[in-house]
Amino acid sequence: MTAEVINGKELSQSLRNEMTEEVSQLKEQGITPHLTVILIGDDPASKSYIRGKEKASYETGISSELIELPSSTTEQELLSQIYDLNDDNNVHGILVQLPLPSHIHEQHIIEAIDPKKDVDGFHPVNIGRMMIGKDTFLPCTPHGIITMLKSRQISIEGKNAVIIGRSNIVGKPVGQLLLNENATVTYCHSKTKNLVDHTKNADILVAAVGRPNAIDDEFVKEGAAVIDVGINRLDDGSLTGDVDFDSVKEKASYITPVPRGVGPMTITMLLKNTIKAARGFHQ
Ligand SMILES: Nc1nc(=O)c2c([nH]1)NC[C@@H]1CN(c3ccc(C(=O)N[C@@H](CCC(=O)O)C(=O)O)cc3)C=[N+]21
Repeated sequence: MTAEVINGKELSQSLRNEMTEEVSQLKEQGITPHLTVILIGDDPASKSYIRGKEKASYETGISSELIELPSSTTEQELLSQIYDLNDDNNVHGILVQLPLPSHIHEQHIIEAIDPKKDVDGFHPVNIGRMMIGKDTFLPCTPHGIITMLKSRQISIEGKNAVIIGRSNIVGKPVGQLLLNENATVTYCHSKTKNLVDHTKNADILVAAVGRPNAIDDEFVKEGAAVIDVGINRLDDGSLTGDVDFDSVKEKASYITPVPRGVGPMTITMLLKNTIKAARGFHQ
């Protein structure tokens, strides 16, 4: 079998076209969705991601603003910046680029953002709402993954979904969203014994391992849908995923590439959340 490639860049383009229409309707009502991004320090990978997000916002008609702070910024200074943005009625979405310097507690920052403006969907209130299946800001990468599966009518109900990785921003929430769609979910991680015994059962396999090409066809069930969440920058500057694409492509029924897979979908879901915030759904 040769897998069908789900191109996240193309899917993003068509979703962004629809969102551009939605944004122009909001503007007619006098609302311009506005996203504020805070970047601490000058990590090149973060800057590249932020450029992608700014370009996508611009193309969709969303206004975005970047606040760049030095890596010496204290937690208190960052918190006051967030409180100001929480109080600013023109700001609909706030995103603090992660990871943060080690002297700032990530969780303090995430919890300081008004849940109504938490377009990353990382605030415990929004994570709780997601867990009980209430309408809320869904975390962008997991939401992008579900959207990719649905774009090909890949059925989730009753399927075995296996997640490799248990981070708060990808592994845990993508498992929760798959559970909300009635999948049978297994979480694997660094302490999992006999990883392959689990992954071989997966109808839907989500790889968020953090190691280039770690998952080859030996881990994959014939006909599975394989989602690659890895973003690994190699020494030659190229970008590669956690899945050995050429090997897995011959066995899976669907596969997402890197680049042009989950990454662009993450940005698209961020735009979607910003529009949702501007609509003020979160009364
Ligand atoms: N608060 C916060 N929210 C995030 O959502 C967040 C974050 N912090 N910190 C960093 C990670 C990483 N991330 C990416 C999003 C898009 C691409 C993306 O579009 N990648 C392109 C390639 C871009 C390139 O070539 O550099 C692709 O895969 O095709 C990559 C990485 C969001 N993150």
